Amino acid sequence: MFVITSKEMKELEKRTITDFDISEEILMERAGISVVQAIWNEYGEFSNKSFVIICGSGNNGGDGYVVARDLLNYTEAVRVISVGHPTTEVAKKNYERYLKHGGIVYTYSELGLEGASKIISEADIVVDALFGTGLNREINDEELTKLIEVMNLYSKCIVSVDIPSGVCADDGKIMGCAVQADLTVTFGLPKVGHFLFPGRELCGKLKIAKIGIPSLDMLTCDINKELITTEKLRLPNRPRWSNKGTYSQVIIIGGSNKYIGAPVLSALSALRSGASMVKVVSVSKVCQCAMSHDPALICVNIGEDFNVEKLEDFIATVSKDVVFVVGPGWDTQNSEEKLSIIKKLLLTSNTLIIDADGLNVLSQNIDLLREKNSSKSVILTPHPGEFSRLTKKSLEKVKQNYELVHEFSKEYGVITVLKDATSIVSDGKKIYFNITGNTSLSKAGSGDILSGLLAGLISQHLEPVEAVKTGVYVFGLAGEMVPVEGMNSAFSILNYIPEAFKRLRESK
Ligand SMILES: NC(=O)C1=CN([C@@H]2O[C@H](COP(=O)(O)OP(=O)(O)OC[C@H]3O[C@@H](n4cnc5c(N)ncnc54)[C@H](O)[C@@H]3O)[C@@H](O)[C@H]2O)[C@@H](O)CC1
Ligand SMILES: Nc1ncnc2c1ncn2[C@@H]1O[C@H](COP(=O)(O)OP(=O)(O)O)[C@@H](O)[C@H]1O
Ligand SMILES: [K+]
Repeated sequence: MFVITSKEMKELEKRTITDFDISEEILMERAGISVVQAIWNEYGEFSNKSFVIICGSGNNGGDGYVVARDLLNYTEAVRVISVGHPTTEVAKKNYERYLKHGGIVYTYSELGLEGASKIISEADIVVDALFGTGLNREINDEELTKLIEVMNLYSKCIVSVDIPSGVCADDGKIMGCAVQADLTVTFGLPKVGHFLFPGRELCGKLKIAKIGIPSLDMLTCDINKELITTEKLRLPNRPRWSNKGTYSQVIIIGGSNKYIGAPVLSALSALRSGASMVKVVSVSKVCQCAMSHDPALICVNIGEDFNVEKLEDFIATVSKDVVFVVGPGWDTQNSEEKLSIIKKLLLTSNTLIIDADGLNVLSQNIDLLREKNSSKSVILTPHPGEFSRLTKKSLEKVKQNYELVHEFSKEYGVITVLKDATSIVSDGKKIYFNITGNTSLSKAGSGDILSGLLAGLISQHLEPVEAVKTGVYVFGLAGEMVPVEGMNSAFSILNYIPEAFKRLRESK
């Protein structure tokens, strides 16, 4: 499903109006009606319910007046609190239509905070039509801030029109203060702010209503942002006649005397995801740990520490279709040697996933990425801390920064997965958002499982970007399958990976 910014929404609206002769009025009418329908579907019939609609002065408020007018068809218990007189023609028209239908409007300035609080606390459903995608500056007006606080404090249930007021549609951030909705009904396509935190949480349940905007193909509009959903995901093809040589090997290079388990988690995850042969290249202790967990793993024991010559000899022996993962549990000691190993790996034509300390080592000389073979696929899987080191920008600047993920991937010719509660993937052309998963994944070691999972998929010949999309989605599903959220070790996620694949296959 495509995901858009407020600017892109404006463009789609403009083209719908000019090229398809669907007026702004029709769009607003359908938007308002779709909110009423969504409320009905979610909360049941209206005859025993009371409503208050909080309308701002823009078109979000305009939608609110349509909602109010339509609700009058079902119940008399409808009130509007207007926060500023409508400023756009189409909002004014709907304000007047609502009045003509006998609608009641209180103005916030006359009611004051106390009056507004009373009306809000008495209503069964509060419809938030204060600000939508047109919010373009921080809400710093004291009266408005107080109103939003009162809505959050006293409402029994809040339905936000388009987006919770105060949430920025382009990055999900709170612009001063914001409404916490139970249900959000957005129009046409979801906005980025619906999927990035805190916006994602403030939406409550999200519904996407069709309001008559033609398809992107018809509008000849190119949108480069997508939500990862099951329909378009690819799964590996495992022909009945295949044998272990049909698939590529996965080789995990990582681990240290300090972090023994991480590369083992990666390796086990690759097997659970369908890899047919997984090797662990590491120090003695890691090899012992790997063997004790699964004797089917193949270990290449490099002794007490990593050394570029030894690795170089090993790399020279592997076939071109091997998938490398470098970094889990590697530690950053002896980093010059490790940087040289990364350089050697970048010069091969093999697909390479760089994770964890591999990324921390790489951040000492990110320009190494420019030396890679141009046709080679390199996947980086940083969490925000690692991405901050890679980009030399503050954590605050990189977190959920989908534009930066896009630019970075384009600049270095890599696929980047910025892992977080909403993960962001880019291959430098498109941007994908993944929203599966929960805090069962917020565990030391869970990133190692993801890198192994991605390698497992690539070893079964999925295109790297397809493998990454499927991988992050399935990994999230596996986290959601933990019986009690958060009461688990990352190790236990491994057990849910096959089941998560099964669920994805069945849902397609
Ligand atoms: N774009 C479209 O295709 C459609 C848009 N519709 C509605 O139109 C909305 C967008 O309408 P608008 O662009 O009029 O914008 P909004 O109604 O979201 O808000 C803009 C108004 O709020 C003011 N404002 C912005 N930030 C403020 C702040 N921090 N403090 C105080 N005032 C502030 C602006 O000056 C303006 O008057 C959408 O969210 C949606 O609800 C729908 O009618 C359906 C179609
Ligand atoms: N609240 C959450 N919701 C969804 N996914 C999460 C959440 N917390 C963590 N994750 C996922 O778990 C993984 C954690 O990876 P990472 O931080 O690298 O762990 P580690 O370094 O300990 O192995 C990432 O894929 C991230 O997207
Ligand atoms: K709103």
